Amino acid sequence: MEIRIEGLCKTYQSEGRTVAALDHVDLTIPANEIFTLLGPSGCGKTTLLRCIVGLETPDAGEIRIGDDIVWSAERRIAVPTEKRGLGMVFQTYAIWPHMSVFDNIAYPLQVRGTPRAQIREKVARALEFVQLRGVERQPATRLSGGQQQRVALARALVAEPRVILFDEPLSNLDAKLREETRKLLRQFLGELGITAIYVTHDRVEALALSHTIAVMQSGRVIETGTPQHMYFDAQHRYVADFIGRANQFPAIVRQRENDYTLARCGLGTIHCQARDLPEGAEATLCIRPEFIRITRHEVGPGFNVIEGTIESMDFVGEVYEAEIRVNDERLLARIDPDVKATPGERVEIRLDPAHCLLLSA
Ligand SMILES: Nc1ncnc2c1ncn2[C@@H]1O[C@H](COP(=O)(O)OP(=O)(O)OP(=O)(O)O)[C@@H](O)[C@H]1O
Repeated sequence: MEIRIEGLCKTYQSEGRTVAALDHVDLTIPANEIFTLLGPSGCGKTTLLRCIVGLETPDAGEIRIGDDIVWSAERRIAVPTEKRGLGMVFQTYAIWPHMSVFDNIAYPLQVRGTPRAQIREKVARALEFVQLRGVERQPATRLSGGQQQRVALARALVAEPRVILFDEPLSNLDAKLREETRKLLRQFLGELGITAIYVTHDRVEALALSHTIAVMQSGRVIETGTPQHMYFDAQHRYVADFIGRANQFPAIVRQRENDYTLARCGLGTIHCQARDLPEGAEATLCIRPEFIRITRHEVGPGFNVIEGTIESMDFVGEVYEAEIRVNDERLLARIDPDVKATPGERVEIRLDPAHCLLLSA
């Protein structure tokens, strides 16, 4: 089910100030995708989710779910939450401690007055789906955090919603469980083929889970795209920075040269991925640490081969994180452990031109 949001605004009054939690948000959430709202605390993710669900009343704009307008300021439409056909999974599992796993999952069906035989069948299917068969008679609180979150997912699923919404559902789990549950969730949602809107401030979660990511800042959607687009080809400095670690330098755009756009910055004149920016424009050169390589003079003269001094090398597991000084700038690089380099050493490095991005300043 596609969701379309147009011109959505929501302000709050807080301590005498007006806060624009949503500032003219336009968004199309494609059917049957995992669509993630990503951004720092306070950027408006939860407010947007709550407006879609109907727990919050926007000031202006329109929300459509499939062909139905569920909220419109202009047309004075406000479909109540329970009629929007949505399921929700929250950060706190919101399961009832005094009920068994079965009763927790069955609850939305019981409320609707679904016949008991049908409830048993549907709950059994949901339990199977979230891989929790065999624990249905246990008190829900006896399960681990990850299992409790799967109970919450099963409860959302039995109601057969048109869209399922997640608000930071994994943030209470420890790192290992978070990763496992994330993988299961992706698998479940992929098999279900349901539209899912997922709110997180965790970029790794967003990259690993989503078909599409929308990055938000101060109540606005800054950029939308696939995880690969957002990581490798973001158009906005803010997005490139938020979605992963990036070296960023102020730069002035120079001429085009074959397949590249040249830019002058503190590192020198750098060949960058071609961008349609006028010569002389101010821009930001952005390069991720994994696209910087110590070459040891093996490549000969080529694009973007520059010299620098290693300032520090920190072993962080699979790679070293090196800080390299080039002129007055510092570059963060991820270096293979088999490349031997020591602090103080003068080295030759190459910046992969295909991954030198010029972002408009
Ligand atoms: N009920 C409220 N009253 C006043 N201000 C609010 C209210 N709800 C949200 N806000 C403000 O609106 C802005 C957006 O909040 P929102 O909770 O949507 O952000 P978020 O991106 O979900 O943040 P978090 O990740 O911390 O939940 C913030 O500045 C917040 O302080």
